[in-house]
Amino acid sequence: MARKFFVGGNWKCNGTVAEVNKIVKLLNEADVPSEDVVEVVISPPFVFLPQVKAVLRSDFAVAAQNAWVRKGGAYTGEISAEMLINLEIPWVILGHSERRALLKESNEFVADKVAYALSQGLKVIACIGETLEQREAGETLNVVSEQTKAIAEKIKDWSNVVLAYEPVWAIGTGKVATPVQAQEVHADLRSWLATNVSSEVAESVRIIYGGSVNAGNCVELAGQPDVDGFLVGGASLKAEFVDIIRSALVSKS
Ligand SMILES: O=C(CO)COP(=O)(O)O
Repeated sequence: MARKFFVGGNWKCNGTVAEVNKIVKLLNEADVPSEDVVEVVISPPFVFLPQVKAVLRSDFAVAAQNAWVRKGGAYTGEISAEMLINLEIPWVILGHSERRALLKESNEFVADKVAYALSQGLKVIACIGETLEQREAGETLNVVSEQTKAIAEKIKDWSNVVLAYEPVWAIGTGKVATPVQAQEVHADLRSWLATNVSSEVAESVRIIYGGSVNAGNCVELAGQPDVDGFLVGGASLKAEFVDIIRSALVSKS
């Protein structure tokens, strides 16, 4: 079965009540391909999740940007997977490079979070990606396969996982990976999954690209055979996010 195109909008730590209402209005009025063609998931900061969920069109879903690594309790400032489930938030982004770098989330910690979130019934957008230094040292495949391996060692069922390849050097920099660079890593990841998990998982897991995706570069990227969608930061706060959703209609080369 073909992998359904997936477009995530990661709002990161941005927004006010008024701004959130404005973006949601824009999304609600947008003419986009049907749910059969594209899965759209919007990820506002925690505090806006109920607000967005209450008014967002029903063919788009919402995601949290993080969740605690285990059952909730005495963890001041954290949000648990159970709370997200209780609020009927279906998705969570885990392992974003900003958290890996700034909050020192290790491969193992991210993998534990992925496993726990899945065990509670959440669907997970698991982020991986290399730094510029690692790419220049020829370490890209090593880095992304180690990040994926940590997850693979802790989960059995990949059906609720989307893998987001986000090269750190492309995030928020305007330096998008070329379609060739993105395709190369996505294909390598798929063959890593085929060898180390199973050919079924390799075929079915969506591998999406993130890092300076915009209306101008999404079409060419979407045309790559192993690019199954996007995780969009900056441009997900703007009207061009709608154009990025529409790139789901691009035919694969
Ligand atoms: O980190 C990202 C999405 O999670 C990408 O961010 P930008 O699209 O702003 O580069």
